[in-house]
Amino acid sequence: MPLALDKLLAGLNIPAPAIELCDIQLDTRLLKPGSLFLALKGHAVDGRLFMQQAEQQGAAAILFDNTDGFEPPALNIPCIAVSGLAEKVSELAGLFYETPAQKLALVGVTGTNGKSTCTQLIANWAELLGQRGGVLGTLGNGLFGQLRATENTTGSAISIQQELARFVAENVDVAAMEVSSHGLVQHRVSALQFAAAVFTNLSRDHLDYHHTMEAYADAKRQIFKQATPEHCILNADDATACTWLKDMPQAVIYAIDQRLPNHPGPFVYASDVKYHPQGITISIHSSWGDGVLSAPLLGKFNVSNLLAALAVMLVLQYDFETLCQTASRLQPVTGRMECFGNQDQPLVVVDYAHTPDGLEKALQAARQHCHGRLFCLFGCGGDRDKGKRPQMAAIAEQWADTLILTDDNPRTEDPAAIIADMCAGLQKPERVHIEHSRTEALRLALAQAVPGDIILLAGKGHEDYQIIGKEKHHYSDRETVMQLLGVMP
Ligand SMILES: CC(=O)N[C@H]1[C@@H](OP(=O)(O)OP(=O)(O)OC[C@H]2O[C@@H](n3ccc(=O)[nH]c3=O)[C@H](O)[C@@H]2O)O[C@H](CO)[C@@H](O)[C@@H]1O[C@H](C)C(=O)N[C@@H](C)C(=O)N[C@H](CCC(=O)O)C(=O)O
Ligand SMILES: Nc1ncnc2c1ncn2[C@@H]1O[C@H](COP(=O)(O)OP(=O)(O)OP(=O)(O)O)[C@@H](O)[C@H]1O
Ligand SMILES: N[C@H](CCC[C@H](N)C(=O)O)C(=O)O
Ligand SMILES: [Mg+2]
Repeated sequence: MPLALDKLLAGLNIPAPAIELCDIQLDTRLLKPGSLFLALKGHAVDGRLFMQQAEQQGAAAILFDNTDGFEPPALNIPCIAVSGLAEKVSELAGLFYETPAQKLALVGVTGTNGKSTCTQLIANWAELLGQRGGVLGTLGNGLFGQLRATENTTGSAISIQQELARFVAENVDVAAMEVSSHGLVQHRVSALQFAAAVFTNLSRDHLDYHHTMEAYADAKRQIFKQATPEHCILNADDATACTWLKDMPQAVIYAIDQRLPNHPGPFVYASDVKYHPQGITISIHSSWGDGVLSAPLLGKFNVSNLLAALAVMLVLQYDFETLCQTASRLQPVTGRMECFGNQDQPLVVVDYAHTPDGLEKALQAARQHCHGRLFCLFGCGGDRDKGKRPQMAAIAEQWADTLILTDDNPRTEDPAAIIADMCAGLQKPERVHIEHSRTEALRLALAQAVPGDIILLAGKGHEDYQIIGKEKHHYSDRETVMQLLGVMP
């Protein structure tokens, strides 16, 4: 770096003048003098309408998409038409940043649920094995444990290459990235050479964008088709994955309590799963060997996430025995079934479940580990879907022994009215405790709970605020739990 325009476009067989470029940008709001501006038609606005503005801001040159016959304005800097430009941004940015994906082991994880968890587990495991692990995803981008917040789960085609180049400079060995369905259909990862690509599962989500489940599934499947990954890893417990596997005999599969005798490719199977208060213990039967591993994670869905991460580490050629031994030192993901408390205390679990389905899964997961009473403490957000309030209360009443309703970002609504909406879903409203302050609600639960009990604190996860009216007040379930228990996570 810096790379001249002619060299950059030579890769696409497009002749261009030798102009030095300081960077590449999709957005005039990020443009610097000397940038190459890529003008694309977007979902909300047509980026080609900003070409004049880009020139005024000092852009060195512009590439614009002319697939639809767009006529550019007359400008005094080079403006080069590129058909299908959106599909080429990943490749162009890759060339500009010297194909960073090839200088580390890049792992892409897609699926409706489990992306953040799997990517964090992969980077965490790499660190435990003395390597450097990086993460790109919902909780941020950066070295494991040092994430910088991001707007999207999957960044733009340019920012991904830029982040990967940063990882290369930081000597990252394994970069685990969440790949959203939006990212796939918008070609944000199209030129990335994945060492391994994982599909976790498919369930209803994002239909506002994809319209049908078929289109949503096709979007996810692109991860295996765009730039063919070296290793494809699929969850054989997922019905959609099973339909794809018929055409993917070489794929690595993982599954819990079932075997797919007709699949010829490598496998990682879990059996004899034990759910105990500190986590899970699993027997592994795999193409790389058999063994037992324990991890401080809760719930069946985390067994699945752990298998996905294990399969990734195995295809990256990390040693099976060492992986089994180090699993016990993996960390739960911030605010996702995250456990607090020592053996003389009740276990407090902080989770981000904030939908009826999510809450039910989290309660089921907690129940699998609970030898005593299960407490559930949660609220519903104000100025958000009111229909879920009675449903979530009904689910919590069904699964928990003791239910405490509290506030969760009431925003501009009356907190008492939100709780009244929730109570409408209860069979026995007289049995529920209502305590608007989350801190006091947790104090109430802790006063009743004994070691062996589990208190599930749902809805806020990693959030560090409580929104009251239009104001954000600092509040964190994680900090409150640690303070009241007097422990570290
Ligand atoms: C609807 C959608 O997905 N939009 C994404 C898309 O933007 P776009 O290209 O359509 O942008 P646009 O706003 O129409 O603008 C068109 C062009 O004009 C440019 N522009 C615009 C304004 C200006 O002043 N100057 C300028 O140059 C823009 O940079 C853009 O190149 O491409 C951008 C770059 O990659 C994304 O940041 C942007 O994500 C928006 C912010 C978004 O909210 N996306 C969500 C739906 C999303 O992607 N979610 C997924 C999944 C999350 C999950 O699983 O829950 C994610 O990966 O985050
Ligand atoms: N493999 C899984 N299957 C089903 N549910 C899961 C799985 N893993 C996690 N979950 C549930 O989904 C929630 C979100 O998990 P996670 O953040 O790992 O998913 P994600 O795919 O990154 O989601 P997002 O779309 O928000 O990026 C967790 O709080 C948990 O309750
Ligand atoms: N980020 C999502 C989920 C937040 C969950 C819960 N904490 C709430 O505020 O409803 C939202 O704002 O809808
Ligand atoms: Mg995520």
